Amino acid sequence: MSSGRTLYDKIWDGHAVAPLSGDDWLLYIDRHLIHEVTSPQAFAGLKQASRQVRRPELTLAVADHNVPTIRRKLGVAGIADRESRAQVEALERNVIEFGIPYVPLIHRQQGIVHVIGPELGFTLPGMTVVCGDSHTSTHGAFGALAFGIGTSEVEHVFATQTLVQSHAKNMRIQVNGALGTGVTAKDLILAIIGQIGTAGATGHVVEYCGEAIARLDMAGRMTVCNMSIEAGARAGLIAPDEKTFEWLKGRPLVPQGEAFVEACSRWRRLRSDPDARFDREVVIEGPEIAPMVSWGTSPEAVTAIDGRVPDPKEASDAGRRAQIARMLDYMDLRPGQPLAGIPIDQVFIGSCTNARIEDLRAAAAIAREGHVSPGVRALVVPGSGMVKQAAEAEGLDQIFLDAGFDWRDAGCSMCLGMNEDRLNPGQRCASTSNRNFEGRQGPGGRTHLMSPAMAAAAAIAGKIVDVRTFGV
Ligand SMILES: CC(C)[C@H](C(=O)O)[C@@H](O)C(=O)O
Ligand code: SF4
Repeated sequence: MSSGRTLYDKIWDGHAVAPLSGDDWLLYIDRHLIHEVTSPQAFAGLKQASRQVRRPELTLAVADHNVPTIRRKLGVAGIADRESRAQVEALERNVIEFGIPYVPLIHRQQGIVHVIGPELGFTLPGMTVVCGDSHTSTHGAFGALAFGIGTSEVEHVFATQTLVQSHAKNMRIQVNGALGTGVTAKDLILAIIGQIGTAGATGHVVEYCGEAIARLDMAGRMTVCNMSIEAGARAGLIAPDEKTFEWLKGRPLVPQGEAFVEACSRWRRLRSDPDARFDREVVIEGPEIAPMVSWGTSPEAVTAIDGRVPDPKEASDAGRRAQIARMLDYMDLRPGQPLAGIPIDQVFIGSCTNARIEDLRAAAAIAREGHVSPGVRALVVPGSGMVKQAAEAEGLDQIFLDAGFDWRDAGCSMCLGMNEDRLNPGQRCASTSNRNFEGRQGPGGRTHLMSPAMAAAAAIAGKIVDVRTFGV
């Protein structure tokens, strides 16, 4: 008896080249994104073996992690840190040597790899998309099978345009109903990770569905898929719909005219069959979700904004008790302390999770009503030069600047401590990024993950606040 196939199964079947030993298959890769951090050894491997990049035109390179978000006009010369500059220079040499399309630092299309891929239409529905970066899951928002790979796999894709993979399990997360006022895609994915845990989707490709997902705009869908990796998933997927096609239409690398119409009719078939079987199913009620904030050093350590920091004493076992106690110690929080009211030092609105134009609009809507609290530094870092340009055309830059925010150039910025934008030891940050590990935003820094609107509200209040009760 044959049962239906999931969207993941269908994309897999369409790209499986040949079985290898054990559970492994050779999978064809449609698109390969690269950045400066995980590509150098892969290029070195190619050189050593005197190999070429098999399909350079299916590859796209950009520098994002090590780039400063000021002095952009200077290009690579503006990178003060020697190691960071060397890494970007190496990428620039390698893309020339191997003939790979590259978006230079000073180009208006430069940005975070996971923001520019979809924006340029490099990522399309039904494709396999890889990058030496865990948040490649972002691209799954378009119904592409997109996942992060290691440096040796980057070399394998360079040389062959294929990858060795085993078939993952299927998981479905259905989100019923609509999200409440002030509740965003970021709150939804934080709530999901809070519920299923950072290992909740291990070994699975997650397909998100349900009314709340259908209602999300493409930026919101990217936010959800982006953080799938934080739940342990191999990839996150959302079946493409008319919203997806509308968003893609007219972008530089998207088929145009008749070819676009044809592509859409193919893309409309990209959905799980009604009788497809999932290895695991989770159902979440959208209307029950509140704005979420992380209190610990793992993305599952989250609670609703009207909640409290947990008390280790209430944990079920000794291991968990010790874990919570350690997180509270690092975060300098008291057991049972309300989340609302925790004072902050910095605010970061940016990253591949939340730095698209929709995110900046949401933050600006709050920023326009107040001024950054004295003593707080607040950065707004667009996800790409295109996002920056769009924001400026709408006057969002002026709203942020008038409210005392810094308005920067695109890059990963304070999402991780690889460039000039960092926390000082002991500083506390309201951040729209995706990871809150110890030292993630700088050694000794403390991160509270939240949505762009919540982060903007925190900047103005000088402390964590519920954006729904924020007096604007
Ligand atoms: C530097 C890179 C390899 C890393 C990743 O894989 O995700 C980074 O982007 C991150 O977010 O931690
Ligand atoms: S913005 Fe953050 S999460 Fe995204 S690729 Fe850059 S460092 Fe990784």
